[in-house]
Amino acid sequence: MAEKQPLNIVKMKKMKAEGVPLSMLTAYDYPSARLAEEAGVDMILVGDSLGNVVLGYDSTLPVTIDDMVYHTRAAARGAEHTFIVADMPFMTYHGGIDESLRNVRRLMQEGHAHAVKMEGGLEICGTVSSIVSAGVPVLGHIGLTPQSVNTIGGYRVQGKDARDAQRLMDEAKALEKAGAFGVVLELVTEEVAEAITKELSIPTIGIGAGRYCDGQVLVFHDVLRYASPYREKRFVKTYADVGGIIRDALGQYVNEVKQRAFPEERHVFGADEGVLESLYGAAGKGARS
Ligand SMILES: Nc1nc(=O)c2c([nH]1)NC[C@@H]1CN(c3ccc(C(=O)N[C@@H](CCC(=O)O)C(=O)O)cc3)CN21
Ligand SMILES: CC(C)C(=O)C(=O)O
Ligand SMILES: [Mg+2]
Repeated sequence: MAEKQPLNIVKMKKMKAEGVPLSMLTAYDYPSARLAEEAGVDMILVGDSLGNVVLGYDSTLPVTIDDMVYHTRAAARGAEHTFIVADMPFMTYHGGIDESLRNVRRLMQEGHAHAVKMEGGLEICGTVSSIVSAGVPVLGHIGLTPQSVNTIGGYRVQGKDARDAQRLMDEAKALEKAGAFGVVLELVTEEVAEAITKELSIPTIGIGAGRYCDGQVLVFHDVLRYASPYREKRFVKTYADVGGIIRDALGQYVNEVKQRAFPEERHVFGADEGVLESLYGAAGKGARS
């Protein structure tokens, strides 16, 4: 029997044309990717947000290409039938085409990704075309681009005024022209995200970009309230308090160990009869009774 094939970029474009929404979720390792696949997500993003939610940094800037390769490969093992996009981390696609392609190759060949994502507008379009020419699908990412937090001056909503709206529209069109198969719109006003979505023939995938994008993406740990520092943000919806469930369960374990309530008889392994006698000999008989 034929195994279920991952989604591909041709089908995604068709889904946009037919008005079928695309669901994307981040995942960073075997269990999260496996659960995302079992839940039926269309695409998994191994985001550099792993810097925040998995590695405990306060931004995505410290994340390295080695971190991304390691986590992408783990996620790929958990979701063999799902289209996997890996984020290109900070400063790994700005040192020329050769260096960019070297890093893309690692995410594809060592990480087993199906595509890569890159933050930026007009300035990365040359790099995007080179990567697409090498046979690698590229997902664009504009709006709030967290790798540029220090030049943006904070995590701020983009596309409020006419000038900014035009800039975002120009960037989106340029990325489509450069060969991107889709564009993530992060923290973009709903009106501007809708206009971009209508203008492009490739899908837009929104995060904090309103109701009219072709797809939506959220961070795994935010959706599950799983020790995430972003869980209270306006654009996030929390579907379960998994963090609370884990904390309670771990607390019960600690208590039961302290109370000697765990392990119980059903958790232990017994030896053959007479083992104690042979261990302690006649002199030791009853030593442990
Ligand atoms: N856990 C997590 N979830 C994410 O969605 C996420 C990450 N990490 N790390 C990388 C980027 C950074 N992101 C961010 C970071 C901060 C805001 C934020 O402070 N938003 C404000 C709006 C600010 C404004 O009004 O201009 C908010 O209250 O939602 C939003 C997205 C989204 N990404
Ligand atoms: C927030 C999404 C789009 C992302 O880039 C990430 O998770 O790193
Ligand atoms: Mg990212």
